[in-house]
Amino acid sequence: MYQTYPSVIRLQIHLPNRHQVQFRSTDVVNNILSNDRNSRTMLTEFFHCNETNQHQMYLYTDFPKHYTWNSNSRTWHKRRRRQNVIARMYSVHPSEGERFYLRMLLNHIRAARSFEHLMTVGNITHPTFCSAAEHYGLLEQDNSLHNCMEDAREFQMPAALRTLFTTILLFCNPTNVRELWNANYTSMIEDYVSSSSASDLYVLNKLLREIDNILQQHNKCITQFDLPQMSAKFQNITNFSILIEDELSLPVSNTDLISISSLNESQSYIFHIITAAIQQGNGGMFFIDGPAGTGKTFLYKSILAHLRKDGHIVLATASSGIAATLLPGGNTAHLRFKIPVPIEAESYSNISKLSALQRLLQQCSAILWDEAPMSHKYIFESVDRSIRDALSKDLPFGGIVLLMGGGFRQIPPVVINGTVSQIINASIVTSSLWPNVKVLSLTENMRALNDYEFSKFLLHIGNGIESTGADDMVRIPDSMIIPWDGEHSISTLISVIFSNMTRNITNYSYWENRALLTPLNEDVAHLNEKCLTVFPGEEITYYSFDSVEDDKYNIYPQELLNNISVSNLPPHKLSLKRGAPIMLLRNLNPRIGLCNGSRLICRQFSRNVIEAEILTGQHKGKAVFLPRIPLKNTGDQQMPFELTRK
Ligand SMILES: Nc1ncnc2c1ncn2[C@@H]1O[C@H](COP(=O)(O)OP(=O)(O)OP(=O)(O)O)[C@@H](O)[C@H]1O
Repeated sequence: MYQTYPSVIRLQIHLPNRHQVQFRSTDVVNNILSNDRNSRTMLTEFFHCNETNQHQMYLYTDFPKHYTWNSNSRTWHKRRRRQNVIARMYSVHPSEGERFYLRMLLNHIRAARSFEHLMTVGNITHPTFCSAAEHYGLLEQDNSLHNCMEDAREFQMPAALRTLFTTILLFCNPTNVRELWNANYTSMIEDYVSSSSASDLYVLNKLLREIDNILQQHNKCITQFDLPQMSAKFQNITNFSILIEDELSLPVSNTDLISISSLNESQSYIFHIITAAIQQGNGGMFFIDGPAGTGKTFLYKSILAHLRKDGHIVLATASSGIAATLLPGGNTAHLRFKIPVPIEAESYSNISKLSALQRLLQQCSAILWDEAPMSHKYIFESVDRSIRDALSKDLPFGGIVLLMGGGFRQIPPVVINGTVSQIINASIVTSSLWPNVKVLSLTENMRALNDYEFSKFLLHIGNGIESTGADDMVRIPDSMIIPWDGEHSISTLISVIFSNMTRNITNYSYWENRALLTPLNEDVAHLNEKCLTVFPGEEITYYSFDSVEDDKYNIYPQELLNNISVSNLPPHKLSLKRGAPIMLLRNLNPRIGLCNGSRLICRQFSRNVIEAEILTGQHKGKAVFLPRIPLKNTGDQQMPFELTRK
């Protein structure tokens, strides 16, 4: 290790007065104890230094970057030059109890001034490091799911509570479902009871049916959980007609109906082609090719409203959850058609004969599939095969009109570590179904009507005809750029995008219409931190609980797991403020607008649950609860273990 660069410094960690002291066998015990030097350790001197320099906000492990340890005087001295060093606390096994929790606190609390300071949360000094760590939210409570429901009950929103209960069933692996049910039943039915004079049995079945309805979207059903049985009458309704009932009861928006009269020429042409195909009843496959902003969603909504008003069932789906939330009654194609993951060339969707989904497809006039170019061709082929099979009709999509849409200039199918040719080969245009697809085009950018230069530039990029320089680089026009002039340019960027932020805290459309996008997690974290500092209000911090399965010998210390940043997991430390916008990273329930990419506004925080309000799409304004959910870093071949972050 001699001359290793950067040098690695081992930091002492010990409980109060439990540090090691060196002495000679001839030394007198009283002298050893009274010698001030013997009471000084790296840790106690770190506390001392923070006490005397209260502006410092270092973690123990950051400290050696700024201070150097003199083992003769047993004191820290400020470094004259900044040096790249790595500091690690000695590892401590969880079975060591208090020392393990002390280490956990030191890894999270900045500028600790004493052992007592570490044990103090708010105004309360806890008797143990364990209790302090628990109150800092660093330790998972034994009863966390019960506590989560209990926290949510305080808000008295039964509909959101029912969804939360289902989210817990689906994503949080509860061990005692019946106990959770019993504790929350009364709160979940509060609005049912007050809205009707229904009998207890009716109310019970209504709740079970609502929960089952959500579970079914995730290929689960109520009988898989330890819950009361639904009575046979209700079960039949659930099994056979619930999906049809659901579709037929979707509200038709007047605005979308009125929009039909303002469709532009190409939108109008497509509208008539599609509605005519449905009237004729001969099926057909169509693809609306439209670059971003050309009014595809506007057109879909008009078509959906027109057909649904006439009693047609049109299944609105999209390749991504976020696109699905923009469509009335939208769902992801994966959940709607029970598409298997991963998909293979010969896969079938799980649409069995005599199932509720098969009955729904029998009644269905059309399928709308937005962002189709993002999906692998195997997905379409498997849905096509399965619908033909389920309806016993050897016509594309069993004779149901399929209306796909999207832009080939946007995201292609994801092929992990795929070459360009593999990605192209995954596209729907190479599918055997594609020759039967009629392509309809939209070209006028309706979003940027007043910004011709921008829409032209965007289209040129998408079409690959914008001139390029060295390394195929495109030059972005100066009018769209905030020049890089050092770190403070980031603050300029934030103040330009979020100008007048404090005056617009409660203005929905302000938050809906602006965002900072960046491809790397690291930059996301950096920007989030900066934005949150500018955002008014008190900061709340949540820490994830990270674990590795079967790590009996604690090979992977907590701070290693906590510092892992991978693309599909949120960070270990999540700082939020009331009123701040957030983005969800999982498809929890696309039908109610909770999917990967949904944007929400934080409303209230409790230890185990966040209350938030959906910011965009069809479910804008809806209140929801977000519990802690265990997420795994599946599919990351770079890591030798599977990390679970809760
Ligand atoms: N015929 C129209 N009349 C008035 N406004 C329209 C019309 N068509 C589209 N718009 C408006 O133009 C904007 C862009 O439309 P829309 O979101 O439907 O485009 P898109 O093709 O779905 O975009 P993207 O691919 O980015 O999702 C929206 O604000 C929409 O309301």
